[in-house]
Amino acid sequence: MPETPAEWKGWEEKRIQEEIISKQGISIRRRPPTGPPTHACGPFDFKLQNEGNTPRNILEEIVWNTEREVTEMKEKTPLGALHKALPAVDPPRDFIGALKARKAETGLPGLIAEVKKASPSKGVIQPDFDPVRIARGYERGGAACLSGSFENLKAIREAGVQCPLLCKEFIIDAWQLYYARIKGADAVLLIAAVLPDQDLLYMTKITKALKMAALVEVHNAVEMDRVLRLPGIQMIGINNRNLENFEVDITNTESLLQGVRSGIIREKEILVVAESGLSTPDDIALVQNAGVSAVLVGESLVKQDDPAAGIASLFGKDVSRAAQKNETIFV
Ligand SMILES: O=P(O)(O)OC[C@@H](O)[C@@H](O)c1c[nH]c2ccccc12
Repeated sequence: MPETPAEWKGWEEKRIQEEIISKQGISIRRRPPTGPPTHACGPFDFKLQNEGNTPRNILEEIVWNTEREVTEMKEKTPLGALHKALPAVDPPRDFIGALKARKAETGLPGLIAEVKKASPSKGVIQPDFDPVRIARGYERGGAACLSGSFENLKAIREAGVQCPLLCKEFIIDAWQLYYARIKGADAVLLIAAVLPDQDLLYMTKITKALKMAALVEVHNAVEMDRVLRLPGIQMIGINNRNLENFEVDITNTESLLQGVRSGIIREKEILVVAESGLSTPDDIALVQNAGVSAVLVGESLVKQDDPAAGIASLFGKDVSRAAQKNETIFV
């Protein structure tokens, strides 16, 4: 128990914070991977392996590692340096506009195609990984937008790819939003399972100030209802993958769009994106009928050697811009 007034104050603040987090259904604790201090015990120091310093699930482990990485990155490139670099970066592209435009052209959900070599659940998916080759293939195949990590975004943009880019990193600190923009991001992913309402609000504001779009990701009803209550949300991603155990259920999209929620979404003109586990035209039809305007697809595309052909088999038809042009000529 706390003893001094300062300890009491810290204890009280932590308790309030924990209460907010549990009310919002957030199961991720923000604690550095070093855990609690070591205990002095005779000639040895030891760390207790307990609830406090052992991550309880995969997402928590990722977030703890991210905290450490971000601390290091911030030391190397402080916020002031990012601010200075901002004016030299190409202005952001219209991420939401590109998704809507592709949907209007093809009659199918706009595609955000993910450039990734590996996933936390499956390990390496594409051993012959060349982010620029894959990004060019996606663009040729008809993707509206692309998604990738900090490392890949810059290379993709510098190679002349035109599609708007989503930064798909675990964002836990506003510093990462500036860094994403410097790397050429036009949109960022904000995960409701990691960020309490206050952080979501603050980060969506900064994202807007940087003229980027925010894809706010939810994976259960509690998170969906939290996000629907927040002002200023333009795009929601429904993840079919449970980030605590990585199980995929593509009917999650449909379940979370039932009842009053679809009315609120329509009223607020929120664009909904179905994420994860999609690989066939039937999967696409399922989420489209549930009401989504866009899909975020990684693994099923990236594991194929020809990414453009992968997109055609995902949708069951050629959705490339070239095919679209031909159709208009022949109509
Ligand atoms: O590779 P898939 O099953 O098509 O999924 C893509 C994307 O939805 C997934 O990578 C993703 C979306 N949000 C996340 C958060 C953490 C880890 C992974 C994700």
